[in-house]
Amino acid sequence: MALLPKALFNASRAALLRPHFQTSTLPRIVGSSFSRLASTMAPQLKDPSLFKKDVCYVNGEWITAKSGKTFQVNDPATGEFIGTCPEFDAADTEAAIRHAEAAFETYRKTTGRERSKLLRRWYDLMVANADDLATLIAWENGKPLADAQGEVAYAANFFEWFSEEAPRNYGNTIPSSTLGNRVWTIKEPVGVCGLITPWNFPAAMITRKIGPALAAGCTVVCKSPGETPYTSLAIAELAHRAGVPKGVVNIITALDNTPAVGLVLTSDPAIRKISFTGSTPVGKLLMKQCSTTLKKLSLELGGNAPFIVFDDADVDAAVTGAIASKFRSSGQTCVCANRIFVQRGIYDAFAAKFAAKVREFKVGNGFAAGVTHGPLIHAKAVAKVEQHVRDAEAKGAKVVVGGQRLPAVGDNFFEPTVLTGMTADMDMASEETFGPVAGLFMFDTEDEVVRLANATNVGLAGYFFSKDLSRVYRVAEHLEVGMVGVNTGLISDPAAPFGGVKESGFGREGSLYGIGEYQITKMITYGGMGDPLQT
Ligand SMILES: NC(=O)c1ccc[n+]([C@@H]2O[C@H](COP(=O)([O-])OP(=O)(O)OC[C@H]3O[C@@H](n4cnc5c(N)ncnc54)[C@H](O)[C@@H]3O)[C@@H](O)[C@H]2O)c1
Ligand SMILES: O=CCCC(=O)O
Repeated sequence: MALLPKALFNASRAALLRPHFQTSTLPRIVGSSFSRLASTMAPQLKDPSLFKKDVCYVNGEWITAKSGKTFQVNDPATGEFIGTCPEFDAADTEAAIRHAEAAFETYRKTTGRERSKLLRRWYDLMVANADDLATLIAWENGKPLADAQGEVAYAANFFEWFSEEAPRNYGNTIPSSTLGNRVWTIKEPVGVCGLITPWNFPAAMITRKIGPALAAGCTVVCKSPGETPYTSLAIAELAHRAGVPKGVVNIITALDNTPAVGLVLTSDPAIRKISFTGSTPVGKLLMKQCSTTLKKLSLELGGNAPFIVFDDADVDAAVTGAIASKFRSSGQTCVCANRIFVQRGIYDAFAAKFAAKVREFKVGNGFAAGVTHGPLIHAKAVAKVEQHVRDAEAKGAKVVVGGQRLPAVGDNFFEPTVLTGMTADMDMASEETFGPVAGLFMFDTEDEVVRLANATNVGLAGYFFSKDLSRVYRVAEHLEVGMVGVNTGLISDPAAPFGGVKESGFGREGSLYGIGEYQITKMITYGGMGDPLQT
Protein backbone atom coordinates (compact mmCIF):
# COMPACT_ATOMS: atom_id res chain seq x y z
CA MET A 1 0.00 0.00 0.00
CA ALA A 2 1.42 3.34 -1.04
CA LEU A 3 2.22 5.63 1.86
CA LEU A 4 3.57 8.56 -0.15
CA PRO A 5 1.51 11.76 0.15
CA LYS A 6 -1.81 11.18 -1.60
CA ALA A 7 -1.94 14.77 -2.80
CA LEU A 8 1.09 14.07 -4.92
CA PHE A 9 -0.60 11.28 -6.80
CA ASN A 10 -3.85 13.14 -7.14
CA ALA A 11 -2.11 16.13 -8.67
CA SER A 12 -2.95 16.85 -12.24
CA ARG A 13 -0.43 14.99 -14.36
CA ALA A 14 -0.10 17.90 -16.72
CA ALA A 15 0.65 20.30 -13.90
CA LEU A 16 3.15 17.88 -12.44
CA LEU A 17 4.94 17.25 -15.66
CA ARG A 18 5.14 20.46 -17.61
CA PRO A 19 5.66 23.67 -15.69
CA HIS A 20 9.06 24.47 -17.19
CA PHE A 21 8.21 23.59 -20.76
CA GLN A 22 7.60 26.20 -23.42
CA THR A 23 6.13 25.65 -26.85
CA SER A 24 7.58 28.83 -28.25
CA THR A 25 11.17 27.56 -28.16
CA LEU A 26 10.84 24.87 -30.77
CA PRO A 27 11.54 26.93 -33.86
CA ARG A 28 14.60 28.43 -32.16
CA ILE A 29 16.42 25.11 -32.03
CA VAL A 30 19.19 25.74 -34.51
CA GLY A 31 19.93 23.08 -37.04
CA SER A 32 16.89 21.01 -36.26
CA SER A 33 13.59 20.41 -37.93
CA PHE A 34 11.19 18.64 -35.68
CA SER A 35 9.41 15.80 -37.41
CA ARG A 36 5.79 14.84 -37.01
CA LEU A 37 6.88 12.67 -34.13
CA ALA A 38 8.13 15.68 -32.25
CA SER A 39 6.68 16.67 -28.94
CA THR A 40 4.59 19.79 -28.95
CA MET A 41 6.64 21.00 -26.01
CA ALA A 42 10.35 21.16 -25.33
CA PRO A 43 12.47 22.65 -22.60
CA GLN A 44 13.96 25.99 -23.37
CA LEU A 45 17.73 26.30 -23.81
CA LYS A 46 19.33 29.70 -23.42
CA ASP A 47 21.61 28.71 -26.28
CA PRO A 48 19.60 26.42 -28.58
CA SER A 49 22.68 25.70 -30.70
CA LEU A 50 23.84 23.38 -27.90
CA PHE A 51 21.07 20.97 -28.87
CA LYS A 52 22.83 18.89 -31.55
CA LYS A 53 20.37 16.73 -33.39
CA ASP A 54 21.25 14.10 -36.03
CA VAL A 55 24.98 14.83 -35.88
CA CYS A 56 28.07 13.52 -34.13
CA TYR A 57 31.33 15.35 -33.51
CA VAL A 58 34.25 13.86 -35.46
CA ASN A 59 37.50 15.56 -36.45
CA GLY A 60 36.17 18.95 -35.41
CA GLU A 61 33.09 18.65 -37.62
CA TRP A 62 29.44 17.79 -37.14
CA ILE A 63 28.62 14.78 -39.29
CA THR A 64 25.84 12.26 -39.82
CA ALA A 65 26.20 8.48 -40.03
CA LYS A 66 27.26 7.48 -43.56
CA SER A 67 24.20 5.24 -43.79
CA GLY A 68 21.99 8.20 -42.85
CA LYS A 69 20.43 6.02 -40.14
CA THR A 70 19.32 7.56 -36.87
CA PHE A 71 17.77 6.37 -33.61
CA GLN A 72 15.18 8.01 -31.40
CA VAL A 73 15.73 9.48 -27.97
CA ASN A 74 12.75 9.80 -25.65
CA ASP A 75 12.09 11.67 -22.42
CA PRO A 76 11.97 9.02 -19.66
CA ALA A 77 9.48 11.10 -17.66
CA THR A 78 6.87 11.52 -20.38
CA GLY A 79 7.87 8.99 -23.01
CA GLU A 80 7.78 11.86 -25.48
CA PHE A 81 10.11 12.10 -28.42
CA ILE A 82 13.15 14.34 -27.89
CA GLY A 83 14.96 13.91 -31.18
CA THR A 84 17.07 11.60 -33.30
CA CYS A 85 20.79 10.88 -33.28
CA PRO A 86 23.13 9.24 -35.79
CA GLU A 87 23.28 5.44 -35.69
CA PHE A 88 27.02 5.09 -36.22
CA ASP A 89 28.21 1.74 -37.52
CA ALA A 90 31.56 -0.07 -37.63
CA ALA A 91 32.80 1.92 -40.66
CA ASP A 92 31.83 5.28 -39.11
CA THR A 93 33.65 4.27 -35.93
CA GLU A 94 36.78 3.24 -37.81
CA ALA A 95 36.79 6.60 -39.58
CA ALA A 96 36.59 8.41 -36.23
CA ILE A 97 39.48 6.31 -34.90
CA ARG A 98 41.62 7.24 -37.95
CA HIS A 99 41.06 10.92 -37.18
CA ALA A 100 41.92 10.43 -33.51
CA GLU A 101 45.04 8.51 -34.57
CA ALA A 102 46.18 11.33 -36.86
CA ALA A 103 45.45 13.97 -34.21
CA PHE A 104 47.45 12.04 -31.60
CA GLU A 105 50.69 12.59 -33.52
CA THR A 106 50.39 16.34 -33.01
CA TYR A 107 48.50 16.53 -29.73
CA ARG A 108 50.95 14.26 -27.88
CA LYS A 109 53.65 16.89 -28.49
CA THR A 110 51.75 19.71 -26.74
CA THR A 111 53.06 20.82 -23.37
CA GLY A 112 51.24 20.08 -20.15
CA ARG A 113 50.71 23.79 -19.72
CA GLU A 114 49.00 24.06 -23.13
CA ARG A 115 46.75 21.10 -22.31
CA SER A 116 46.00 22.67 -18.95
CA LYS A 117 44.79 25.88 -20.59
CA LEU A 118 42.63 23.93 -23.01
CA LEU A 119 40.90 22.02 -20.22
CA ARG A 120 40.49 25.19 -18.22
CA ARG A 121 38.76 26.93 -21.14
CA TRP A 122 36.47 23.91 -21.56
CA TYR A 123 35.72 24.00 -17.81
CA ASP A 124 34.89 27.72 -17.98
CA LEU A 125 32.51 27.10 -20.88
CA MET A 126 30.77 24.30 -18.98
CA VAL A 127 30.26 26.63 -16.05
CA ALA A 128 29.01 29.42 -18.32
CA ASN A 129 26.54 27.04 -19.97
CA ALA A 130 25.60 25.13 -16.82
CA ASP A 131 21.89 25.90 -17.05
CA ASP A 132 21.59 24.52 -20.56
CA LEU A 133 23.63 21.42 -19.77
CA ALA A 134 21.46 20.79 -16.71
CA THR A 135 18.32 21.20 -18.80
CA LEU A 136 19.57 18.62 -21.29
CA ILE A 137 20.46 16.19 -18.48
CA ALA A 138 17.09 16.56 -16.79
CA TRP A 139 15.31 16.18 -20.13
CA GLU A 140 17.01 13.03 -21.39
CA ASN A 141 17.87 11.37 -18.07
CA GLY A 142 14.86 12.43 -16.00
CA LYS A 143 16.72 13.48 -12.83
CA PRO A 144 15.38 16.58 -11.05
CA LEU A 145 16.78 19.86 -12.36
CA ALA A 146 18.58 20.60 -9.08
CA ASP A 147 20.33 17.22 -9.27
CA ALA A 148 21.19 17.88 -12.90
CA GLN A 149 22.73 21.23 -11.90
CA GLY A 150 24.76 19.38 -9.27
CA GLU A 151 25.92 16.93 -11.91
CA VAL A 152 27.07 19.72 -14.23
CA ALA A 153 29.21 21.19 -11.45
CA TYR A 154 30.59 17.73 -10.62
CA ALA A 155 31.30 17.05 -14.32
CA ALA A 156 32.97 20.40 -14.94
CA ASN A 157 35.13 19.92 -11.86
CA PHE A 158 36.85 16.95 -13.53
CA PHE A 159 38.07 19.32 -16.25
CA GLU A 160 39.20 21.81 -13.63
CA TRP A 161 40.96 19.10 -11.61
CA PHE A 162 42.78 17.63 -14.61
CA SER A 163 43.66 21.05 -15.97
CA GLU A 164 45.63 21.37 -12.74
CA GLU A 165 47.18 17.89 -13.08
CA ALA A 166 48.25 18.30 -16.73
CA PRO A 167 51.42 20.35 -16.06
CA ARG A 168 52.50 18.11 -13.15
CA ASN A 169 53.50 15.17 -15.28
CA TYR A 170 56.56 14.07 -13.36
CA GLY A 171 58.81 11.07 -13.85
CA ASN A 172 61.37 9.64 -11.44
CA THR A 173 65.15 9.45 -11.12
CA ILE A 174 66.02 5.94 -9.94
CA PRO A 175 69.33 4.83 -8.39
CA SER A 176 70.59 1.98 -10.59
CA SER A 177 71.87 -1.39 -9.35
CA THR A 178 74.62 -1.24 -11.97
CA LEU A 179 77.56 1.08 -11.53
CA GLY A 180 77.79 3.51 -14.43
CA ASN A 181 74.10 3.32 -15.33
CA ARG A 182 71.63 6.12 -14.83
CA VAL A 183 67.92 5.31 -14.77
CA TRP A 184 64.91 7.53 -15.00
CA THR A 185 61.29 7.38 -16.05
CA ILE A 186 59.09 9.59 -18.14
CA LYS A 187 55.30 9.55 -18.47
CA GLU A 188 53.92 9.25 -21.98
CA PRO A 189 50.31 9.32 -23.21
CA VAL A 190 49.11 5.79 -23.87
CA GLY A 191 47.63 6.72 -27.27
CA VAL A 192 44.16 6.85 -28.75
CA CYS A 193 41.53 5.97 -26.13
CA GLY A 194 38.10 4.43 -26.60
CA LEU A 195 35.64 5.62 -23.97
CA ILE A 196 32.23 4.06 -23.32
CA THR A 197 29.90 5.59 -20.74
CA PRO A 198 26.43 5.03 -19.24
CA TRP A 199 23.28 7.15 -19.10
CA ASN A 200 23.03 7.70 -15.33
CA PHE A 201 25.47 10.65 -15.33
CA PRO A 202 25.30 11.87 -18.94
CA ALA A 203 27.95 14.55 -18.30
CA ALA A 204 30.11 13.42 -15.39
CA MET A 205 30.94 9.92 -16.59
CA ILE A 206 32.29 11.45 -19.81
CA THR A 207 34.31 14.32 -18.31
CA ARG A 208 35.77 11.94 -15.69
CA LYS A 209 37.37 10.07 -18.61
CA ILE A 210 38.08 12.83 -21.15
CA GLY A 211 39.65 15.14 -18.51
CA PRO A 212 42.55 12.84 -17.59
CA ALA A 213 42.92 11.52 -21.15
CA LEU A 214 43.46 15.01 -22.56
CA ALA A 215 45.62 16.03 -19.62
CA ALA A 216 47.91 13.08 -20.37
CA GLY A 217 48.13 13.94 -24.08
CA CYS A 218 45.78 11.25 -25.43
CA THR A 219 43.09 11.67 -28.06
CA VAL A 220 39.69 10.02 -27.64
CA VAL A 221 36.76 8.43 -29.41
CA CYS A 222 33.87 8.42 -26.97
CA LYS A 223 30.70 6.37 -27.57
CA SER A 224 28.08 8.15 -25.54
CA PRO A 225 25.00 6.34 -24.20
CA GLY A 226 22.08 5.92 -26.59
CA GLU A 227 19.61 6.95 -23.89
CA THR A 228 21.33 10.28 -23.15
CA PRO A 229 23.42 11.43 -26.12
CA TYR A 230 22.50 15.12 -26.24
CA THR A 231 24.39 16.16 -23.13
CA SER A 232 27.59 14.64 -24.51
CA LEU A 233 27.09 16.36 -27.86
CA ALA A 234 26.56 19.72 -26.13
CA ILE A 235 29.81 19.13 -24.24
CA ALA A 236 31.47 18.40 -27.61
CA GLU A 237 30.20 21.74 -28.94
CA LEU A 238 31.83 23.41 -25.92
CA ALA A 239 35.08 21.55 -26.71
CA HIS A 240 34.93 23.09 -30.17
CA ARG A 241 34.42 26.57 -28.72
CA ALA A 242 37.26 25.98 -26.27
CA GLY A 243 39.60 25.38 -29.21
CA VAL A 244 40.22 21.65 -28.72
CA PRO A 245 42.18 20.73 -31.86
CA LYS A 246 40.53 18.73 -34.65
CA GLY A 247 40.38 14.99 -34.00
CA VAL A 248 41.43 15.19 -30.34
CA VAL A 249 37.88 14.70 -29.05
CA ASN A 250 35.41 12.66 -31.10
CA ILE A 251 31.94 11.94 -29.74
CA ILE A 252 29.91 9.30 -31.52
CA THR A 253 26.45 7.85 -30.94
CA ALA A 254 24.74 4.51 -31.57
CA LEU A 255 21.89 2.48 -30.15
CA ASP A 256 21.22 -0.74 -32.07
CA ASN A 257 24.77 -0.73 -33.47
CA THR A 258 26.32 -0.42 -30.00
CA PRO A 259 27.84 -3.94 -29.97
CA ALA A 260 29.36 -3.40 -33.44
CA VAL A 261 30.77 -0.02 -32.42
CA GLY A 262 32.09 -1.57 -29.20
CA LEU A 263 33.76 -4.35 -31.15
CA VAL A 264 35.62 -1.88 -33.36
CA LEU A 265 36.72 0.21 -30.38
CA THR A 266 37.99 -2.86 -28.54
CA SER A 267 39.75 -4.49 -31.50
CA ASP A 268 41.23 -1.67 -33.62
CA PRO A 269 45.01 -1.78 -33.01
CA ALA A 270 45.24 2.04 -32.93
CA ILE A 271 43.12 2.14 -29.78
CA ARG A 272 45.57 1.58 -26.95
CA LYS A 273 43.24 2.05 -24.02
CA ILE A 274 39.58 1.37 -23.25
CA SER A 275 37.86 3.02 -20.32
CA PHE A 276 34.36 1.71 -19.70
CA THR A 277 31.73 2.58 -17.12
CA GLY A 278 28.66 0.37 -17.05
CA SER A 279 27.44 -3.06 -16.08
CA THR A 280 29.68 -5.95 -15.09
CA PRO A 281 28.50 -8.30 -17.90
CA VAL A 282 29.28 -5.71 -20.60
CA GLY A 283 32.61 -4.94 -18.90
CA LYS A 284 33.56 -8.62 -19.08
CA LEU A 285 32.63 -8.77 -22.76
CA LEU A 286 34.71 -5.69 -23.58
CA MET A 287 37.68 -7.08 -21.63
CA LYS A 288 37.48 -10.29 -23.65
CA GLN A 289 37.33 -8.31 -26.90
CA CYS A 290 40.32 -6.20 -25.80
CA SER A 291 42.42 -9.30 -25.24
CA THR A 292 43.11 -9.72 -28.98
CA THR A 293 45.14 -6.50 -29.00
CA LEU A 294 45.96 -6.37 -25.25
CA LYS A 295 44.70 -2.89 -24.55
CA LYS A 296 45.17 -1.05 -21.29
CA LEU A 297 41.81 -1.17 -19.50
CA SER A 298 39.84 0.67 -16.86
CA LEU A 299 36.54 -0.91 -15.87
CA GLU A 300 34.12 0.93 -13.57
CA LEU A 301 31.36 -1.63 -13.18
CA GLY A 302 28.34 -2.51 -11.08
CA GLY A 303 28.18 -2.45 -7.29
CA ASN A 304 26.10 -3.88 -4.44
CA ALA A 305 27.02 -1.40 -1.72
CA PRO A 306 26.53 -2.38 1.91
CA PHE A 307 25.41 0.45 4.21
CA ILE A 308 25.92 -0.54 7.85
CA VAL A 309 24.46 1.26 10.87
CA PHE A 310 26.01 0.15 14.16
CA ASP A 311 24.11 0.71 17.38
CA ASP A 312 26.71 3.26 18.55
CA ALA A 313 25.92 5.48 15.55
CA ASP A 314 24.18 8.84 15.52
CA VAL A 315 20.86 7.52 14.18
CA ASP A 316 19.71 10.82 12.67
CA ALA A 317 23.00 11.26 10.83
CA ALA A 318 22.80 7.65 9.65
CA VAL A 319 19.27 8.20 8.33
CA THR A 320 20.42 11.30 6.43
CA GLY A 321 23.41 9.42 5.03
CA ALA A 322 21.32 6.42 4.01
CA ILE A 323 18.73 8.60 2.27
CA ALA A 324 21.46 10.41 0.33
CA SER A 325 23.28 7.24 -0.62
CA LYS A 326 20.26 5.09 -1.46
CA PHE A 327 17.97 7.54 -3.25
CA ARG A 328 20.43 9.75 -5.17
CA SER A 329 19.25 9.76 -8.81
CA SER A 330 16.32 7.56 -7.75
CA GLY A 331 18.74 4.81 -6.78
CA GLN A 332 20.42 4.76 -10.19
CA THR A 333 24.06 5.26 -9.23
CA CYS A 334 26.68 2.56 -9.04
CA VAL A 335 27.58 3.68 -5.49
CA CYS A 336 23.99 3.70 -4.16
CA ALA A 337 23.47 1.71 -0.97
CA ASN A 338 21.96 -1.59 -2.09
CA ARG A 339 21.80 -3.46 1.23
CA ILE A 340 21.15 -1.49 4.42
CA PHE A 341 22.27 -3.43 7.51
CA VAL A 342 21.01 -2.07 10.85
CA GLN A 343 22.06 -3.45 14.25
CA ARG A 344 19.23 -5.01 16.24
CA GLY A 345 19.24 -2.45 19.10
CA ILE A 346 18.43 0.50 16.85
CA TYR A 347 16.67 -1.28 13.98
CA ASP A 348 13.13 -0.15 14.78
CA ALA A 349 14.12 3.45 15.55
CA PHE A 350 16.19 3.68 12.38
CA ALA A 351 13.46 2.09 10.23
CA ALA A 352 10.79 4.50 11.53
CA LYS A 353 12.90 7.62 10.94
CA PHE A 354 14.12 6.41 7.55
CA ALA A 355 10.59 5.59 6.37
CA ALA A 356 9.33 8.98 7.54
CA LYS A 357 11.96 10.75 5.41
CA VAL A 358 11.10 8.67 2.35
CA ARG A 359 7.41 9.60 2.73
CA GLU A 360 8.46 13.25 2.29
CA PHE A 361 9.83 12.68 -1.23
CA LYS A 362 8.03 14.31 -4.15
CA VAL A 363 8.09 12.11 -7.23
CA GLY A 364 7.46 13.58 -10.66
CA ASN A 365 8.92 15.23 -13.72
CA GLY A 366 12.40 16.54 -12.99
CA PHE A 367 11.41 19.99 -14.26
CA ALA A 368 8.52 20.39 -11.81
CA ALA A 369 9.14 22.61 -8.81
CA GLY A 370 9.64 20.71 -5.58
CA VAL A 371 10.18 17.32 -7.23
CA THR A 372 12.91 15.41 -5.43
CA HIS A 373 12.88 12.18 -7.41
CA GLY A 374 12.32 11.56 -11.11
CA PRO A 375 11.59 8.50 -13.22
CA LEU A 376 13.72 5.47 -13.89
CA ILE A 377 15.48 5.47 -17.23
CA HIS A 378 13.29 2.93 -19.05
CA ALA A 379 10.74 0.12 -18.77
CA LYS A 380 13.41 -2.57 -18.20
CA ALA A 381 14.67 -0.72 -15.14
CA VAL A 382 11.14 -0.42 -13.71
CA ALA A 383 10.54 -4.13 -14.30
CA LYS A 384 13.72 -5.05 -12.39
CA VAL A 385 12.80 -2.84 -9.44
CA GLU A 386 9.30 -4.30 -9.31
CA GLN A 387 10.63 -7.84 -9.51
CA HIS A 388 13.01 -7.17 -6.58
CA VAL A 389 10.15 -5.83 -4.47
CA ARG A 390 7.80 -8.73 -5.30
CA ASP A 391 10.56 -11.26 -4.65
CA ALA A 392 11.34 -9.75 -1.25
CA GLU A 393 7.65 -9.60 -0.35
CA ALA A 394 7.12 -13.23 -1.36
CA LYS A 395 10.02 -14.26 0.88
CA GLY A 396 8.69 -12.41 3.91
CA ALA A 397 9.79 -8.77 3.72
CA LYS A 398 7.31 -6.08 4.74
CA VAL A 399 6.62 -3.08 2.47
CA VAL A 400 6.65 -0.09 4.82
CA VAL A 401 6.60 2.64 2.17
CA GLY A 402 5.72 2.49 -1.53
CA GLY A 403 6.15 -0.78 -3.39
CA GLN A 404 4.14 0.03 -6.52
CA ARG A 405 4.51 1.52 -9.98
CA LEU A 406 3.12 5.03 -10.50
CA PRO A 407 1.20 4.81 -13.80
CA ALA A 408 -0.66 8.04 -13.03
CA VAL A 409 2.66 9.89 -13.10
CA GLY A 410 4.23 8.01 -16.01
CA ASP A 411 5.25 4.59 -17.25
CA ASN A 412 8.79 4.81 -15.87
CA PHE A 413 7.91 5.91 -12.35
CA PHE A 414 8.12 3.66 -9.29
CA GLU A 415 7.32 4.64 -5.72
CA PRO A 416 10.32 5.19 -3.46
CA THR A 417 10.08 2.03 -1.40
CA VAL A 418 11.21 0.86 2.03
CA LEU A 419 11.23 -2.83 2.96
CA THR A 420 11.94 -4.26 6.39
CA GLY A 421 12.65 -7.84 7.40
CA MET A 422 15.10 -8.43 4.55
CA THR A 423 16.96 -11.75 4.46
CA ALA A 424 19.95 -13.16 2.59
CA ASP A 425 17.85 -15.38 0.30
CA MET A 426 16.15 -12.39 -1.36
CA ASP A 427 17.32 -11.19 -4.80
CA MET A 428 18.15 -7.76 -3.43
CA ALA A 429 20.79 -9.32 -1.18
CA SER A 430 22.86 -10.46 -4.14
CA GLU A 431 21.79 -8.28 -7.10
CA GLU A 432 22.16 -4.55 -7.71
CA THR A 433 18.61 -3.10 -7.79
CA PHE A 434 19.58 0.21 -9.45
CA GLY A 435 16.32 1.80 -8.38
CA PRO A 436 14.50 3.55 -5.51
CA VAL A 437 14.09 0.55 -3.20
CA ALA A 438 15.71 0.36 0.22
CA GLY A 439 15.80 -3.00 1.97
CA LEU A 440 16.67 -3.05 5.69
CA PHE A 441 18.51 -6.14 6.99
CA MET A 442 18.97 -6.75 10.74
CA PHE A 443 22.28 -7.94 12.22
CA ASP A 444 23.73 -8.63 15.68
CA THR A 445 27.53 -8.51 15.61
CA GLU A 446 30.32 -6.71 13.81
CA ASP A 447 31.88 -9.96 12.55
CA GLU A 448 28.53 -11.10 11.21
CA VAL A 449 27.82 -7.86 9.32
CA VAL A 450 31.29 -7.62 7.80
CA ARG A 451 30.89 -11.21 6.56
CA LEU A 452 27.46 -10.39 5.11
CA ALA A 453 28.72 -7.15 3.54
CA ASN A 454 31.56 -9.01 1.81
CA ALA A 455 29.39 -11.91 0.66
CA THR A 456 29.10 -10.60 -2.90
CA ASN A 457 31.16 -10.89 -6.06
CA VAL A 458 31.39 -7.10 -6.47
CA GLY A 459 33.04 -4.40 -4.35
CA LEU A 460 32.60 -0.80 -5.40
CA ALA A 461 31.47 1.34 -2.43
CA GLY A 462 30.64 0.51 1.19
CA TYR A 463 29.35 2.76 3.98
CA PHE A 464 29.03 2.52 7.74
CA PHE A 465 28.05 4.71 10.66
CA SER A 466 29.76 4.34 14.04
CA LYS A 467 31.27 6.60 16.68
CA ASP A 468 33.74 3.97 17.90
CA LEU A 469 37.16 4.92 16.52
CA SER A 470 38.73 1.48 16.72
CA ARG A 471 35.69 -0.01 14.99
CA VAL A 472 35.97 2.66 12.30
CA TYR A 473 39.50 1.53 11.44
CA ARG A 474 38.67 -2.18 11.73
CA VAL A 475 35.57 -2.14 9.55
CA ALA A 476 37.02 0.27 6.96
CA GLU A 477 39.98 -2.08 6.56
CA HIS A 478 37.88 -5.25 6.36
CA LEU A 479 35.27 -4.15 3.82
CA GLU A 480 36.11 -5.60 0.40
CA VAL A 481 35.38 -2.47 -1.63
CA GLY A 482 37.31 0.22 -3.46
CA MET A 483 35.67 3.13 -1.61
CA VAL A 484 34.42 3.48 1.97
CA GLY A 485 32.18 6.20 3.38
CA VAL A 486 32.42 6.48 7.18
CA ASN A 487 29.63 8.54 8.74
CA THR A 488 28.67 9.88 5.33
CA GLY A 489 26.55 8.64 2.45
CA LEU A 490 28.18 10.82 -0.19
CA ILE A 491 31.73 10.05 -1.27
CA SER A 492 31.99 11.33 -4.85
CA ASP A 493 34.63 14.00 -5.34
CA PRO A 494 36.92 14.72 -8.31
CA ALA A 495 39.83 14.88 -5.84
CA ALA A 496 39.16 11.37 -4.48
CA PRO A 497 40.01 8.11 -6.30
CA PHE A 498 36.89 6.41 -7.64
CA GLY A 499 36.88 2.69 -8.48
CA GLY A 500 36.21 -0.81 -7.32
CA VAL A 501 37.60 -4.25 -6.52
CA LYS A 502 36.40 -7.77 -7.34
CA GLU A 503 33.88 -7.76 -10.21
CA SER A 504 33.28 -4.03 -9.82
CA GLY A 505 36.36 -3.67 -12.00
CA PHE A 506 39.70 -1.95 -11.73
CA GLY A 507 41.37 1.37 -12.38
CA ARG A 508 40.81 4.65 -10.56
CA GLU A 509 39.15 7.77 -11.90
CA GLY A 510 39.57 11.32 -10.64
CA SER A 511 42.23 12.26 -8.06
CA LEU A 512 46.01 12.20 -8.46
CA TYR A 513 45.72 8.59 -9.68
CA GLY A 514 43.28 9.26 -12.54
CA ILE A 515 45.81 10.56 -15.04
CA GLY A 516 48.01 7.47 -14.66
CA GLU A 517 45.28 5.37 -16.28
CA TYR A 518 46.02 7.22 -19.53
CA GLN A 519 49.81 7.07 -19.34
CA ILE A 520 52.61 4.61 -19.73
CA THR A 521 55.71 4.80 -17.59
CA LYS A 522 58.73 4.57 -19.85
CA MET A 523 62.05 3.66 -18.25
CA ILE A 524 65.29 4.93 -19.79
CA THR A 525 68.67 3.50 -18.79
CA TYR A 526 71.83 5.32 -19.83
CA GLY A 527 74.95 3.12 -19.67
CA GLY A 528 78.63 4.07 -19.43
CA MET A 529 77.96 7.20 -17.41
CA GLY A 530 80.81 6.67 -14.95
CA ASP A 531 80.70 6.06 -11.23
CA PRO A 532 77.98 7.98 -9.48
CA LEU A 533 78.90 10.17 -6.51
CA GLN A 534 75.89 8.67 -4.78
CA THR A 535 74.03 5.39 -5.32
N1 LIG B 1 31.49 1.83 -11.41
C1 LIG B 1 31.02 2.93 -11.95
O1 LIG B 1 31.65 3.98 -11.93
C2 LIG B 1 29.65 2.93 -12.60
C3 LIG B 1 29.06 4.14 -12.93
C4 LIG B 1 27.80 4.15 -13.53
C5 LIG B 1 27.16 2.96 -13.79
N2 LIG B 1 27.74 1.80 -13.46
C6 LIG B 1 27.04 0.53 -13.68
O2 LIG B 1 26.38 0.54 -14.95
C7 LIG B 1 25.18 -0.21 -14.87
C8 LIG B 1 24.02 0.62 -15.37
O3 LIG B 1 24.24 1.12 -16.64
P1 LIG B 1 23.73 0.36 -17.96
O4 LIG B 1 22.65 -0.58 -17.63
O5 LIG B 1 23.43 1.35 -19.02
O6 LIG B 1 25.03 -0.44 -18.32
P2 LIG B 1 25.42 -1.10 -19.68
O7 LIG B 1 26.63 -1.89 -19.41
O8 LIG B 1 24.29 -1.78 -20.32
O9 LIG B 1 25.74 0.16 -20.62
C9 LIG B 1 26.77 1.08 -20.35
C10 LIG B 1 27.31 1.61 -21.68
O10 LIG B 1 27.84 0.54 -22.41
C11 LIG B 1 27.29 0.52 -23.71
N3 LIG B 1 27.26 -0.87 -24.16
C12 LIG B 1 26.35 -1.83 -23.88
N4 LIG B 1 26.68 -2.98 -24.52
C13 LIG B 1 27.84 -2.73 -25.20
C14 LIG B 1 28.68 -3.51 -26.06
N5 LIG B 1 28.41 -4.78 -26.35
N6 LIG B 1 29.76 -2.90 -26.58
C15 LIG B 1 30.04 -1.62 -26.31
N7 LIG B 1 29.29 -0.84 -25.51
C16 LIG B 1 28.20 -1.39 -24.98
C17 LIG B 1 25.94 1.18 -23.58
O11 LIG B 1 25.50 1.70 -24.77
C18 LIG B 1 26.27 2.26 -22.60
O12 LIG B 1 26.82 3.35 -23.26
C19 LIG B 1 25.02 -0.59 -13.41
O13 LIG B 1 25.47 -1.89 -13.20
C20 LIG B 1 25.93 0.40 -12.71
O14 LIG B 1 26.37 0.00 -11.45
C21 LIG B 1 28.96 1.75 -12.87
O1 LIG C 1 27.06 5.93 -10.99
C1 LIG C 1 28.24 6.05 -10.87
C2 LIG C 1 29.00 7.28 -10.59
C3 LIG C 1 28.47 7.98 -9.41
C4 LIG C 1 29.40 9.04 -8.91
O2 LIG C 1 30.39 9.38 -9.54
O3 LIG C 1 29.11 9.53 -7.83
